[in-house]
Amino acid sequence: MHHLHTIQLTAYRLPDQTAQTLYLNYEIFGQPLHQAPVILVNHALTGNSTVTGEQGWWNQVIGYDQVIDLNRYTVLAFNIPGNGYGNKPEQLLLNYTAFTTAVIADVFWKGLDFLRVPQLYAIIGGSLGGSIAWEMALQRPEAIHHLIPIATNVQASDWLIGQVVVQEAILNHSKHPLEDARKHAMLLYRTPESINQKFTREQQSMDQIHPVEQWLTYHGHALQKRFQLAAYQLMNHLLQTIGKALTEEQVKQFALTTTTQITMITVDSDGMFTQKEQRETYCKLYAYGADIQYKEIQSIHGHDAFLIEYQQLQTLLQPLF
Ligand SMILES: CC(=O)SCCNC(=O)CCNC(=O)[C@H](O)C(C)(C)COP(=O)(O)OP(=O)(O)OC[C@H]1O[C@@H](n2cnc3c(N)ncnc32)[C@H](O)[C@@H]1OP(=O)(O)O
Ligand SMILES: N[C@@H](CCO)C(=O)O
Repeated sequence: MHHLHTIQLTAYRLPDQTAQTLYLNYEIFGQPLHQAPVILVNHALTGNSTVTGEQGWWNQVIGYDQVIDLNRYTVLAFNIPGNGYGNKPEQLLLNYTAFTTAVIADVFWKGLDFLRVPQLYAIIGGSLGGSIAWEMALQRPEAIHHLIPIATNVQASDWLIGQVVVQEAILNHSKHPLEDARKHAMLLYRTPESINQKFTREQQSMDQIHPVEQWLTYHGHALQKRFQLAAYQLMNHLLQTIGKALTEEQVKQFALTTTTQITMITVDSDGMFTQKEQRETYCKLYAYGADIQYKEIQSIHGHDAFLIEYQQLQTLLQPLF
């Protein structure tokens, strides 16, 4: 693990604005803070602040001489408080339903204020991280040069909220909550086409466990080994809070006033944040006058394509960095 720093701060939970102490863990990569433009990278549902290096989950995008070049930028990545990253039990949020993506966005801004970073060259994030990026832009429409939300949206759809409800039921009732929840969720992150082409008929036999079951079990075990139940419950819950209080008027005002250049990156086969809903967000913001572009990763793999289709991602990001 790269060096993990911690900021202690106060968050104001919605809707009653109750104050609560939170620990914001973060890592910094590349150029020292205040000596280069800062890029904030928001991790996805089960990600963390280790974006590059030996354990880095985005090594093909962030690194020395990569598209986000650490020779030129300071890359900062926060852990969503309560994601369990940092191994301090007191940092888990047991009252997780009191939190929303808007509260986490506010906490991230508080962290940036603490670090004296009033302006960001870019915020980039996939899935849940991308939705927190949207919330951050809505909260400070003039503080970000490039906003790059990937495979995400400004508001949770009913479809997504339904998935969250099923995940929660599994977490509350299964004997193997994390493992079973991950098995269910993996199907949402992929597509029938992606799963069906993964395994050959030759791999299957009557007396063996089906390869897709082995694969789901593999991913279930992997999550169970690296995640704590309370942490995953929070992450899952946050998905249904995306854009919870967002009104049409706020979207309009944001589009009219923001100085941010927005580049939405979508996946054509995304079944979690569908391309149709992302396209609607783009059309609305464009119509209201935002400086916004719509880009697309073409993939059979669905939502998780932002963790698979690196070449396409590099090509789409290159002009911005
Ligand atoms: C953006 C962020 O914040 S990161 C978010 C957190 N990180 C993640 O979600 C990553 C978890 N990993 C994954 O979901 C995937 O591995 C991805 C998206 C990185 C890559 O997807 P794919 O290329 O389709 O790989 P796939 O899902 O098949 O996983 C490969 C693994 O499955 C294993 N596997 C494949 N088939 C089987 C099978 N039949 N039985 C058992 N294991 C199998 C492989 O051995 C491989 O293991 P390894 O990763 O330990 O080398
Ligand atoms: N593979 C992603 C899916 C949610 O974006 C994760 O585990 O975070």
